[in-house]
Amino acid sequence: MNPSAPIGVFDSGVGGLSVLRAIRTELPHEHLCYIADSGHVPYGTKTPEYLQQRALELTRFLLVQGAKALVIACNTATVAAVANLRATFSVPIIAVEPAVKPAVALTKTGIVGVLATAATSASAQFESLRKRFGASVTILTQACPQLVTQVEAGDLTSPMTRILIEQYTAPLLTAGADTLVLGCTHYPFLGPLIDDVVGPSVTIIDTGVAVTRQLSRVLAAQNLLNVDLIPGSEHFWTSGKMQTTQGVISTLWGHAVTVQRLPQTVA
Ligand SMILES: N[C@@H](CCC(=O)O)C(=O)O
Repeated sequence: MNPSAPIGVFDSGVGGLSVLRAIRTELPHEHLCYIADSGHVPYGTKTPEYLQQRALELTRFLLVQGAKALVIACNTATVAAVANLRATFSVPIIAVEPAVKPAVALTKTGIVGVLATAATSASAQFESLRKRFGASVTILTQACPQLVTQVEAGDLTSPMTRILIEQYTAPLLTAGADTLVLGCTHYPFLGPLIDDVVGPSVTIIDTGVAVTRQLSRVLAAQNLLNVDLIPGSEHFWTSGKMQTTQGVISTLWGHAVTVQRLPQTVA
């Protein structure tokens, strides 16, 4: 595999851009291909079979683009599909999972709140994280489906978004959680607002940087880091509404970008 080939990244929508921006910061020379599967969002309410099928189709498309590695920038797709993808494809596959371990190490009240989709919280993988790292603390989960909708609409700061965050975090804070894990890649875009709502005594943990370090390690171990010194490029595709998604991706990415439609066979 050619080290100057791109890295393929996908999510149910624009949320995985929170991972993509961490990759861009850590690996400035890598070329990146990103799919926002916004035509199929939310993943959080879909069956594992549906998500496995989607993940196969999106991965095949990214491999056709020449991807040398794949990042599943979605916790929900990870729990449903990572094992199947690893069994099917030979490229390195890096995936996100809620950062339960660092949260357990940080909590002082012994109560950790995990914001994640219902599918992620109900998964066997999450149960296994809970068993491995959470034996000495209480781990509470909270699904926040409407926050995914707000981020997909590019609404990161409105009073409505704030009210939703207040409603979703209130039960966790009342129970004494002092550490909140952002277990869905859409939520880091709401990090500043979540921070403002929960206040300075609550620590918020994101996984974007940890995933990027893992990606970096895996690429280095396989001699796949791009050694070209020119800045890496980004290419974006979506299965969602073109104009809306292009606008939201540009806002979240920080400057205007071109987004292409996924071919009909994949969309
Ligand atoms: N990006 C989300 C998926 C949100 C959704 O589509 O429900 C995750 O990391 O789980």
